[in-house]
Amino acid sequence: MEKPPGLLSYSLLLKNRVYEVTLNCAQLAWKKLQSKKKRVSRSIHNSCKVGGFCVPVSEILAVRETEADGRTKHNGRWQKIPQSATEVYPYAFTVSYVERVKRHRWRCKDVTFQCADGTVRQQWVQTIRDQLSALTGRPKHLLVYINPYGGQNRGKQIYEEKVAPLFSRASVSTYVIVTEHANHARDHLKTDADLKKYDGVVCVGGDGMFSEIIHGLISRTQRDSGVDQNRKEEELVPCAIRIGIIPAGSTDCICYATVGINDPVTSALHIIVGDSQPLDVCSVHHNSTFLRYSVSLLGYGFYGDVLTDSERKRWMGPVRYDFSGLKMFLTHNYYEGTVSFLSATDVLATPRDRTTCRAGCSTCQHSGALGSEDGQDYGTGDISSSEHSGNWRMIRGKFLAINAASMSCACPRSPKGLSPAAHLADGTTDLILVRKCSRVNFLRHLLRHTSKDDQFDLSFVEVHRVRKFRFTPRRRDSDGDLWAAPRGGGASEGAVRPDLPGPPSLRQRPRLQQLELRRRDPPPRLHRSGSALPADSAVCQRDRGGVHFQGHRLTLSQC
Ligand SMILES: Nc1ncnc2c1ncn2[C@@H]1O[C@H](COP(=O)(O)OP(=O)(O)OP(=O)(O)O)[C@@H](O)[C@H]1O
Repeated sequence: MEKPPGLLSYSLLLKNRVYEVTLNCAQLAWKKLQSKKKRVSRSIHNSCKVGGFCVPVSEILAVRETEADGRTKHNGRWQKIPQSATEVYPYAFTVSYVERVKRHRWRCKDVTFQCADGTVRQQWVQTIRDQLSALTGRPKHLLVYINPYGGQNRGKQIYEEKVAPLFSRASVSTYVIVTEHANHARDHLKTDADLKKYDGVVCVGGDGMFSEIIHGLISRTQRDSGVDQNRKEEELVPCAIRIGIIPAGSTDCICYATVGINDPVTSALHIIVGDSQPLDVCSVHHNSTFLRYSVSLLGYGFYGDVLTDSERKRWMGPVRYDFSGLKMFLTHNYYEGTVSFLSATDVLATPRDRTTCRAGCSTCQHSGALGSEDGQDYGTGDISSSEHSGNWRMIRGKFLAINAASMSCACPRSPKGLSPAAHLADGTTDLILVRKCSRVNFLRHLLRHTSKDDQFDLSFVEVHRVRKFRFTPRRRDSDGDLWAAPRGGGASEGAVRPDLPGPPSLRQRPRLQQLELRRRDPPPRLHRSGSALPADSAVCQRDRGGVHFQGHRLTLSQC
C-alpha cells in the first residue's frame, strides 16, 4: 500500500530521551533513538515500528504550546530534567490524543515533545492544527442539554467535571442549557433552537432524555418540511444535525448498545473525533395518530407495565426498575390478542446469531445498500395493502410480553440485552413474544437476560426479525371497552400461520421500513424504555437510516 506523504520528521525530546518523531497526514509516530550518537534519519515514516508509538491523526484531539522550564510531569511526579537537555530542547508542545483502554473505554492522553528551536515547535503545532482542520465531521459548535435529575442527579456535575474540559481542550464551543422541567429540551428543539448555529446536539442524561432530543429534532424537521407525522404512509424527511449522548441516566442502554459502555469521558471523546453510527428509528401510530418515535425498546405487557410503574417511582432512583420489576412479576398479568408482522426475509442475519452489532457492522451496511438499490417496498405505503404480502404472519394468543427491540438494549442489568444480536441500522426490529406461562418459567426467561444462556431457547418464547408489526388486543365484550388482561398462569395458546395473500404490487419506497403496532381499542399500556406512552394503540413505522448515530451521536439524515 502506498504510504501517505510525509509532513515532518525531527528528533525531539520526550521524557528526557531523544525520539524520532514523524507526522504524515494519517498518523503521528515517535520512536526512541537507539543511540545518542546515531544520526537522525530524515526519511519520513508512516508506520509503527517496534518500540515506537503512533496515533492516527483522526484520534488527535488538540495540540498546544507548553512550557519547557526544566520541569515536566513524569509518572505522576514532578521530575527534574537535566539542565543540559532542557537547554538544548527549550521549546515544548503537547499533543492530546485518544488512548483506548480496555472494554471500550477511551481516555484522553497527553504527550509533550521538546524542540531545540522555536520555529520548529511553531511548525509542528501549525502542521498538526492544519491536519486537524482538514478532518471532516468534527463538531465545532454544540448545543448541550443537561438533565440535572437523570440517573443519580449527577448530570451537571458529570458534564462540568468530565466533559466540559475535554470540549474546551478540543476547541469545541458549547451553548449549555440545564433543563428546568420534563420536555424542556424537546420543546426548545421543536421551536426555539437556532439549529443552523450548531453542528450537533448533545444530551447529558439517560435514554429518556435522548428520547426528548430525537422527538424534538425529528418533529421539527418534519414540520419544516411539511410532512404530517400523523400520516404513517408519508416518508420521513431526514434531519441534518447529529445527536450525541453523554450517559448520566439510570440504564443508558443506547450508550451500551452503540459505544459498548456508559462512560461519559468515552462518549465525549467519540463526539470530539466525530465518530458516527447510523441508527434506526421507529415511529409508532395508532390509526391516524402519531404517538412517538423509538430507537430502543417498545414494550407491551410486562416491560410496558414495569416502565409505567417505575415512572411513578422516579424518586427511588435507579432501584425503581428492580422494585417495579418484582411487583409486575408477582402480578403476572397477561394480554390476549393478535400480533401480525411482516418478516424481514431479505436480511443476512437472524436474532439468534451470536453476533453483536457495532460501528461499521457489515450487516447494517449491506442492509443500507439493499434499501437504496433494490427498490423494494419495505412498507412505507398503506398498511392495509402491504398487509396482504405473503410475508405477513399472524399469531393469536395470550402474551406476558410483546417487545420490539431495535437495538440490543444492553445495560448493566442485562449485559447482553433483550435481543443481543439486534442491529442498530439494518431497518428491522426484533419482535420478542413471551407467551403466557407459569411464573417459574417466566422467571427462567428473565434470569437468562443476566447470564450467558439463550433467553429465546424456551418453548414459550419466540423472536422474529420484522419490518413492521401490529398488535390488536382481543376485546372481552361486545362494546370493546374492556381488554383481556386477566391474572393467573396456565398453558400458553396461539398459533403461527402465514397470513393473507400478497397484493399485486407494492409501492416503491425503498428507504422507509415500517412496523405496525396497531390496536383498535385502548390497550392497557405501551411504553418505550424510560418513558411512558399514552395508553393508546399504535402502528410502528420504521425508517431505516433515518437516524444516524455517532458513537453515541445521532444524525437524522443521510439515508
Ligand atoms: N429538569 C427536569 N426536571 C424533571 N424531569 C426532567 C428534567 N429534564 C428532563 N426530565 C425528564 O426526566 C426523564 C428521565 O431522564 P433521563 O432519561 O435523563 O434519566 P433516567 O430515566 O434516570 O435514565 P434512563 O432513561 O437511562 O433510565 C426524561 O424523560 C426527561 O423528560
